[in-house]
Amino acid sequence: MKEEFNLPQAHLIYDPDFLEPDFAKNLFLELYTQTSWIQEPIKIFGKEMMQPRLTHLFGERSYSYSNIKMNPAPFPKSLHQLKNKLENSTKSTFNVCLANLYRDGQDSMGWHSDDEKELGENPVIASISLGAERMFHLQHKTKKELKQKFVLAPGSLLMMTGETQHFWKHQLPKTKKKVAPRINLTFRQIID
Ligand SMILES: O=C(O)CCC(=O)C(=O)O
Ligand SMILES: [Fe+2]
Repeated sequence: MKEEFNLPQAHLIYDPDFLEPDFAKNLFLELYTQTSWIQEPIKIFGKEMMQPRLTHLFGERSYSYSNIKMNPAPFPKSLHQLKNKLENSTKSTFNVCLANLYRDGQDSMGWHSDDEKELGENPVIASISLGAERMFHLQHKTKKELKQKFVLAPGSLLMMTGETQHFWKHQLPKTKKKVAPRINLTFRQIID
């Protein structure tokens, strides 16, 4: 069942059953084993550290965020298929897919908004989850008491659209639980 979260100044749609379970499992295995995952350095409060996850960029454009410029590899057949399915069901177009691999509960992504200039004014972010379940947190940037937490299940699609990135930030927190690897795919449209 699709769920719409009723949050002010956000537009979020969560579909837990977007992908067939077998397709999701196979795609996880393919990407897990056949992607040249890399760990990028990031600067946090002026200190150079490694990102607590592995990443890879697929698509037609390079993409820059947090002082990292990622150069893409072409979409493999499976991701091309998934991109077509997403474009048909969301009526949007996407030219890159940022893949994140969270190896265990210590891998994470800190609070941020996907608000890079090259994503345009109100980006459509289509986020697919594969592998282990993880929690996802959202918080309003100024009304900090406004928060939302939910599980991202394997095979699910989370759409973040409209003005969401202006007013909200999100994170994929670490967990002390013993969790298997998770892959997240965020499809985005880079505008020249
Ligand atoms: O792993 C996730 O679900 C979140 C990824 C994310 O926020 C991003 O890539 O910008
Ligand atoms: Fe994000």
